[in-house]
Amino acid sequence: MAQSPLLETVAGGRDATADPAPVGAPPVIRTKGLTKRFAGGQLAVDGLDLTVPRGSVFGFLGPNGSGKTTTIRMLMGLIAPTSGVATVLGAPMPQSVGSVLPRVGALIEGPALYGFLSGRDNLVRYDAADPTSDPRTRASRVAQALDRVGLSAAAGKKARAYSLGMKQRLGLASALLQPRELLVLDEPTNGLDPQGMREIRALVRAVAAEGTTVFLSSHLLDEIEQVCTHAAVMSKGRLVVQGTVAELAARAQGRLVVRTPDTAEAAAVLAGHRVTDLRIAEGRVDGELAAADGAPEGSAAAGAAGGWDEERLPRLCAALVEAGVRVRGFGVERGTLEDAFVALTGEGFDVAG
Ligand SMILES: Nc1ncnc2c1ncn2[C@@H]1O[C@H](COP(=O)(O)OP(=O)(O)OP(=O)(O)O)[C@@H](O)[C@H]1O
Repeated sequence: MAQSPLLETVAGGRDATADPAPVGAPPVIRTKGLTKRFAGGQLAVDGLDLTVPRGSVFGFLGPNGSGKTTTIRMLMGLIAPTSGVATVLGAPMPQSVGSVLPRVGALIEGPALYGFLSGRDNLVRYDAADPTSDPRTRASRVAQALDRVGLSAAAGKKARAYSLGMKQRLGLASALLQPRELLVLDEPTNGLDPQGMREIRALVRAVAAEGTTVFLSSHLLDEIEQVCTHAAVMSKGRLVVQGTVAELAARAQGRLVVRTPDTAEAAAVLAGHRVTDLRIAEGRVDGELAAADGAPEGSAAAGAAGGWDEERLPRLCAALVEAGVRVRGFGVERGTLEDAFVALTGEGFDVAG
């Protein structure tokens, strides 16, 4: 994916599989100074300026307690902000809940399901409670939504017999009973096994490919990288950064890892080749490929994301071998969310739970 400028406000980072939104299309979500202080004095969201481009799959990333759910609840008009403004689909929230929410599919804090009803009957009941839905098309829309999430075969089963992944998919089906301009999902893969996660992600991609903007919260960088075009990172109620995922990922990747019994020698060689932030552990040295070694300043090589070009890794490996380091493993390890977060904030990322 091409690099795009940080803090961009129009859909520029969308991948080639979907139509880009028109440049300059008004954002689907915009907040200015959005703040929530709870009655107990807890400042959950602090001066948030968020811009979600139309057509994006927007990842809202941050550790537990960073204010993601509180933000989503304000966006959906479930709670009022203490100060600041939020507009969703061009209208102020919470003042416009009546006109905005019918255009939004939302899955917040897990689906509310009746265990004694079948999956199908849960959707029928949910749809019947929506004053904007057409009862004449209900049965076909329910069937379509079940098909969409792969639950047609299990539609007659009681929801309490569903696995967590099936419940989550049923929740998504409820958000997809009508065409939506915006889908808001709070930690949609939380608690799912890898297969369940893959299914939800595939569904998110499919919905996005049809032109629905998707806003999803997560504490998993992997997830954001796999499905999102844009992301914002939250920490302690504040926005740390927002932009395209390509930009965010570039900050998180690029740690060189060398596995060797000769750690001190390896570290010395790497230090001589401008590998920085070296960390030595048992049988392993890793470091930041922050600046290209010997590449002229401003050259393509020096400017490559993460500071390394294609030739740099073979060069580093050869230098290690020439210095007599017994190289047992050599490569660039993808950064974790923690690396990204630490790089962005200088703080640790405490993912509880
Ligand atoms: N109703 C409430 N009253 C008081 N404090 C609250 C309330 N809801 C949330 N908080 C606090 O606000 C902060 C942000 O919580 P929030 O749930 O928005 O974070 P989050 O990023 O969604 O985390 P999680 O992934 O755990 O839901 C936390 O410190 C939380 O304890």
